[in-house]
Amino acid sequence: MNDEVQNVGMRLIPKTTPITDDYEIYDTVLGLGINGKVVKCKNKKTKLIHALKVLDDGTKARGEVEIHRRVSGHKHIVKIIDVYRNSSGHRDRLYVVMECMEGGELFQRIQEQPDGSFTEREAAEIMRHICSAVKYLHDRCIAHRDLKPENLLYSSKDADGILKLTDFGFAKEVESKATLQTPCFTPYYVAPEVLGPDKYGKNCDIWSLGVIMYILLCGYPPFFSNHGHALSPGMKKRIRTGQYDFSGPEWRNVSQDAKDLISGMICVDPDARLKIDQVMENRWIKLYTEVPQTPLHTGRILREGEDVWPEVQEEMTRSLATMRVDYDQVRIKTINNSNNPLLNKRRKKSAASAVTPSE
Ligand SMILES: Nc1ncnc2c1ncn2[C@@H]1O[C@H](COP(=O)(O)OP(=O)(O)OP(=O)(O)O)[C@@H](O)[C@H]1O
Repeated sequence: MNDEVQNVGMRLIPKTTPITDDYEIYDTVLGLGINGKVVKCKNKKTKLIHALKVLDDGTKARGEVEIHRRVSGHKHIVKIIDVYRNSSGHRDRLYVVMECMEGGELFQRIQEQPDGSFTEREAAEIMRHICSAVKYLHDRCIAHRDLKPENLLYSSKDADGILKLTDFGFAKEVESKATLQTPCFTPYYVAPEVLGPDKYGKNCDIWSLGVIMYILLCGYPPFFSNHGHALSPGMKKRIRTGQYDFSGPEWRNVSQDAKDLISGMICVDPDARLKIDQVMENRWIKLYTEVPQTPLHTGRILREGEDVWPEVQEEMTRSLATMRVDYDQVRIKTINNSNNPLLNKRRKKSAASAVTPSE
């Protein structure tokens, strides 16, 4: 257990003493996100440098931090070191102290490698690390739902820097076998959009893994143009209909195993998409040390497309947002249409009370 965070059972109890008693907070911005900035801070006792994410306290922020803390023991997930709740102005804020990921983003590192030095085998090793983090989450019925390049960071710039997953802002507890199969566990007394089993949250992560693997192998994304037309009108359709290919010259020497695995992950039908256990068992991932050491064009193509990379990132962010909404709607519809006797009884009851004039 992380003894620097006070916890009772699964619940997170943030420290309420001023964070500035223990940490010196710097202005150095490590990154910007929709929820604010991440800055550097230093533990006054240990003198170690950490990253600090500040969130407005509330149900959403608590959910994010609680899920992140629960899984932060995994080697490929960014570690939470301390959590404080302090007031700032009129607001209560959560101050999340994390290990500092000094090595920067995944694709930034690949882009900086000399031409020809990044191989298919290295790509397979990277995918194995990311997949192992995702398996850890899925095994605990957690879907990340925001798996994208800027949330994959290296612990240091050194060769032994470890790649880790962060940002649990959209992470969600999803279906467990118990909630799906045993009617008495299904919480019919709350709105389905609040607690209904989310069948597709995990599939969303697999789609992301496929997109990340595609970029790792060629340096551009499967559905977006890297020639300044990242927002082209046909793109959404291409994503929906799964129109992408491996036709460029950079794909010529990439193994068929790699292409088959991508196809299983970016598959349009979420029900037919591979599950994380199947991905982990796939030989390109499982036997990654035997993957051919074919030099890839990724670094060069990423450098050439540097100008449009922010658009590519925005587009992936938008695609994930659309997918989360689409999948949530499917889930609500499925529950509304379901023919469960318990649920029907409740429906009849609420319909009756809706037409009964108030006394
Ligand atoms: N532990 C860390 N160490 C170093 N930099 C970090 C760390 N955590 C986050 N960052 C940087 O800050 C950025 C924003 O962080 P994060 O993604 O957690 O915030 P967010 O507001 O939820 O962002 P998003 O807009 O991606 O949802 C990251 O993309 C990264 O560049």
